[in-house]
Amino acid sequence: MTAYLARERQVAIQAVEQASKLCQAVFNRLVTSSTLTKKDKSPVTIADFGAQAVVNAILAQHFPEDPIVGEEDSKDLQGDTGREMRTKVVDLVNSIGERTMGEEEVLGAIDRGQYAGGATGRHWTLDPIDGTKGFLRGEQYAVCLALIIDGQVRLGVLGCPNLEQTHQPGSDPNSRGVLMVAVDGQGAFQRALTGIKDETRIHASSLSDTTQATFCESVESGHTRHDDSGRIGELLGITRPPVRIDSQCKYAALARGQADVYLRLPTRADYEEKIWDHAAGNIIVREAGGRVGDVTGSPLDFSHGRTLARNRGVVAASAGIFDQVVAAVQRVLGGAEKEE
Ligand SMILES: Nc1ncnc2c1ncn2[C@@H]1O[C@H](COP(=O)(O)O)[C@@H](O)[C@H]1OP(=O)(O)O
Ligand SMILES: [Mg+2]
Ligand SMILES: [Mg+2]
Ligand SMILES: [Mg+2]
Repeated sequence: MTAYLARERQVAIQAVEQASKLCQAVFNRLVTSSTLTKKDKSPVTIADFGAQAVVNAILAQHFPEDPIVGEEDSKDLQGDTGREMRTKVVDLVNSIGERTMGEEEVLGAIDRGQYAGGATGRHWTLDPIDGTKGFLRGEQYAVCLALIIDGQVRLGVLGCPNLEQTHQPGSDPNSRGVLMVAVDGQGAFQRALTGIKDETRIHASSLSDTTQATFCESVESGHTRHDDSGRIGELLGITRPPVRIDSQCKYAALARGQADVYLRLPTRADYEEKIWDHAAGNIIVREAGGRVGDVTGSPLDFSHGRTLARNRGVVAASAGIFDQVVAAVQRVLGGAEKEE
């Protein structure tokens, strides 16, 4: 008997591996100290489009009926104004892929990601590069792919090209490149992104004392409220400094017990989190034994289209401290008063 979603798991891993390879190639070729000082974002934009084309083309080949909710679309690659970027993206995709794709095919693959999402049937969700700022700094970023069935995330894969490998006993701490994968009910695993791909099961920490906790949050103060997380940390008696990491690598850190809490506190009343920013990390943390919710502790609801329209912010933590963390978040954000 084949395991639930076995083929989907295998194809999703292949797609994320290929896209991660493309991103690393772009970083090595195009990101220089001069792109950084000039704040030139073009390398990450090219990699973003290229990675979405590669993943969507592989999904289309194996699961032609499945719609995709992808972050990017081909608008900026169209017409005369898009020509230069379009040529670079097509060349890039063809330098990595196993078969040659024409211009139309590359744009068509990117635009398979236009699906509106929703509560019924199955669809994939893709963030071709999550953590674009981390990518440009040479720090953490992730290629994130998940499968949602009837509104529930059932499969997630994270490709983390700059994440330290910790899966082999005695492995070189300088070796980077980790892939994490989880299928509903089957646990969460990590493996090397390239080379020997033996899988090792991962577990969130079993912490029950919040004073011993390490928390992680975004590097960007525009994406989360650093001042409020400091107050929440004080309430929980946390003394260790927060670990700031870009992208869904925060979920990866939690899933393998390197951090115990991930806080994403809304900076603006009108910001709706995108499903591709959380779906893969969500199932990986849950299958590793952790818990994920919004600032009220309610589970994230992936059935409302392209955004998490019914949720505000994200709180993820080891199961033993999740309720205490949510209570502290509520005290600091004022939710407790509103409920009285
Ligand atoms: N105001 C915001 N609040 C929360 N997340 C945001 C906000 N603006 C952008 N993002 C998203 O945060 C993600 C990066 O998160 P992190 O800071 O944890 O690395 C990106 O996917 C980015 O979306 P986008 O890709 O549209 O720029
Ligand atoms: Mg993102
Ligand atoms: Mg992105
Ligand atoms: Mg983006």
